[in-house]
Amino acid sequence: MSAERNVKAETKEHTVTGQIPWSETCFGCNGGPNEGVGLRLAVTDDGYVACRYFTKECHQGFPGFVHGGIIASYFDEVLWGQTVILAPEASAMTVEMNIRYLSAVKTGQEIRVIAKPAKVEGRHIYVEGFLLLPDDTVAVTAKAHYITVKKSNTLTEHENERMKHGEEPAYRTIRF
Ligand SMILES: CCCCCCCCCCCCCCCC(=O)SCCNC(=O)CCNC(=O)[C@H](O)C(C)(C)COP(=O)(O)OP(=O)(O)OC[C@H]1O[C@@H](n2cnc3c(N)ncnc32)[C@H](O)[C@@H]1OP(=O)(O)O
Repeated sequence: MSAERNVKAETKEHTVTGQIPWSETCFGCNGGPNEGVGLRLAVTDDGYVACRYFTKECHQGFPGFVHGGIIASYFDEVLWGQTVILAPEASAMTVEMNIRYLSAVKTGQEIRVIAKPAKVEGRHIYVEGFLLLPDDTVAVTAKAHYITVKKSNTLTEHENERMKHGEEPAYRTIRF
């Protein structure tokens, strides 16, 4: 994905085939009225993880714009979704993430955040993604590096119980 500013993505409709499980205790997936980001991650038939998301007023930094740290959270969550597809027997933690903020993201609008199919090398998973504004401008790009951790690790041993699995995706297609 280009690092140039004001580039519009060439988009097409992708079919949603499932949803990544989510956890009530995770800041990224928790959908509380204010504090949580509340992302729901769709899986597409061609191997992307993607979400449509309405940016929250309470997540602003500069007035009217989403805080950069919150945007980093969008990517940490959506890119992490690829690790669930690739390593369902494990859980993966972020060890590095690089973000390019190309255009400011307004609060109170629907954006799309997309994770491309990932590259795996042993325990290392590398994922790239991008954020689209409503007019298809590529506003942010990101690259992250995850390391798989066995589910017996004390960090993750209780998480399966807290994951939700049941919901149907809220939409059948997503354009990106
Ligand atoms: C469906 C199931 C769900 C279940 C669960 C649900 C939970 C509900 C949803 C949660 C969704 C969360 C989505 C957001 C994800 C986060 O926010 S994660 C939080 C931020 N990240 C961290 O705190 C990670 C900190 N790092 C660590 O704790 C440890 O490095 C790890 C990842 C546990 C690995 O430790 P370790 O197993 O002892 O392995 P270690 O030998 O240290 O390193 C392994 C490899 O990683 C490399 N490495 C480690 N750190 C780095 C680094 N910073 N840079 C580059 N390489 C590194 C090492 O060099 C080594 O490489 P190799 O020699 O194998 O080539």
